[in-house]
Amino acid sequence: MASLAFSASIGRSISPSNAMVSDKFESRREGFSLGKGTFARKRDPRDSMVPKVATQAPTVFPSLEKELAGDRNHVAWTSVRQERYEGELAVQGEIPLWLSGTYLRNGPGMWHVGDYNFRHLFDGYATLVRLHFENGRLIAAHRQIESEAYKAAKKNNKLCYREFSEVPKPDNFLSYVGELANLFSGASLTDNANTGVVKLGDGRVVCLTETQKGSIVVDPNTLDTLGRFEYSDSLGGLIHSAHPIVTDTEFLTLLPDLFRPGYLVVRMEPGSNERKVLGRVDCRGGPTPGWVHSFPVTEHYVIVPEMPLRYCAQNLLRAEPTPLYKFEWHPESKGFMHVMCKASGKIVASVEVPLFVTFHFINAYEEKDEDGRVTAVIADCCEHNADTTILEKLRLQNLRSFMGEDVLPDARVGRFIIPLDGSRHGKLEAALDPGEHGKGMDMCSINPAYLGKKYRYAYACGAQRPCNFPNTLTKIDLLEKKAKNWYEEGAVPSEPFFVARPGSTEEDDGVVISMISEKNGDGYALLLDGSTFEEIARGKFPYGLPYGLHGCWVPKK
Ligand SMILES: CC1=C[C@H](O/C=C(C)\C=C\C2=C(C)CCCC2(C)C)OC1=O
Ligand SMILES: CC(/C=C/C=O)=C\C=C\O
Ligand SMILES: [Fe+2]
Repeated sequence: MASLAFSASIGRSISPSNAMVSDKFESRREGFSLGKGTFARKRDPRDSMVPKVATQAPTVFPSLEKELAGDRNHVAWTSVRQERYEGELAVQGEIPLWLSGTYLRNGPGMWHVGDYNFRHLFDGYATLVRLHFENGRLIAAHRQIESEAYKAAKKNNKLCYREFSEVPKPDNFLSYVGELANLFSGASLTDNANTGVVKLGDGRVVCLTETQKGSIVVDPNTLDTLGRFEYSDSLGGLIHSAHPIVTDTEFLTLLPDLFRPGYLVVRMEPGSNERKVLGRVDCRGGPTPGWVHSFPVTEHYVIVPEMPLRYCAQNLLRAEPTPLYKFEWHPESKGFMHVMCKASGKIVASVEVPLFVTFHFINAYEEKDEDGRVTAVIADCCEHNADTTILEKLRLQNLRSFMGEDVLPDARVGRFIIPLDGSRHGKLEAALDPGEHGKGMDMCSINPAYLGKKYRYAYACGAQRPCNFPNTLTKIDLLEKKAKNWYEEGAVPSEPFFVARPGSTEEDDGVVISMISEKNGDGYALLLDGSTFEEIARGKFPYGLPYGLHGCWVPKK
């Protein structure tokens, strides 16, 4: 096979100065080199939507033949076709004039290096996408995040850091020994910030992943990588929750302690890089802490989940992935929910709950009696029926080989009821009939004004079966226990993100943004009305983008 090197036959990238947006469109026909031979773009109606953005050719990635092989490979699971793009999208429908600001979405978008194909969805190098809304117009852009891991892969044409499931191959035994030392110091762990993006209270925009070193500051306008976000405290540790709770006044996160199983709950003020400890939770099960991809808060409490899917030191050391990657399922260790008072750092409840598997908490709130005393904490999550196979279903091979079988494991809105009266047990039940959203459920958002408060609506990806991945957008009414679903045949929608209308008083008064990867390789940004859940506008990208994970909203100043 011809060498399909990462850096081979690429064009020059667009420099920020010439990546200016033009409101003029022109038809573009050019040759994209895909490594082996040249791919001359045939005339395509989509060309009319490719704006004149640059005088230089964009860096076009050579894609692996394997990745592109066959028509079956959905664009959602195909590496992004070029390093960067910027241009105005033609809009169908009407973008509300009040929608003024930038939606950023991060996610793994580049799944090969040299002729090596990554295995898992979460391994890909970060692709940051930008949708800028202004005066009813929509300017889109995407760009790779210049992490050390990504730059090293490009430079050396091989994997150089440990990703979610990938481990660089040591050249010899000595380098294997060195590798182990690097693993313990964190030097070999990736900084590929491919999971989410948050706007801190001070305006800095940070891309994140599970490793602390993978906290990278970006410019939300140019998508430039500005540098690593260095935590200036001496708390140490290598990992943190991929989903901190970020508001205008604080940044809260969990630091799992793998040596003395537990979690530090930490808080950072806007304008600071220093995290301060609010308190510590000791695990009640073992041998290690449970995976904390995310966690919820209420007005007065931080909720620390202790999931029986636990970090696994042996699996961290293994070169080949296990079915559960860096984790191990320990049903005998049980599941727990801990409630920490934000003001005092004291644990006010620690209850055993039924076994559970979740990536994403949706929200939590305090339940009060008629005297205003808090009697319980309610915490909702996208719960996979205590079934860990979802991790395996997110292998690229499984995602890419969909032939119409119904293989997506069932999931539900898992509602934890955590009593604060000293009881030893909490409950976990479905908040509504999971059939309402096709028994698929993940990638959620809420109106951020309801963070930690009693709320009614959650937006998420649901399922229209048969499917191998969540393929609908769903608006869940937790009061009426009903869902409204959006579906388009063959489409893979990304996390629906709610943006409230300024001045709104109703919880669902706003829009929901998602990006759709279509069956035919195309893609578009979609706006749904937050209340009716009907389409109000879409803006077509010049080409379909890979699936992305989480986003944030940067309002216009
Ligand atoms: C989900 C999700 C996966 C992705 O994770 C990325 C990495 C690099 C994770 C690495 C690790 C663990 C998942 C467990 C413990 C060790 C370590 C190797 C850091 O990011 C996501 O959000
Ligand atoms: C994409 C995903 C789960 C999908 C399950 O149905 C999880 C992403 C984690 O960040
Ligand atoms: Fe996530």
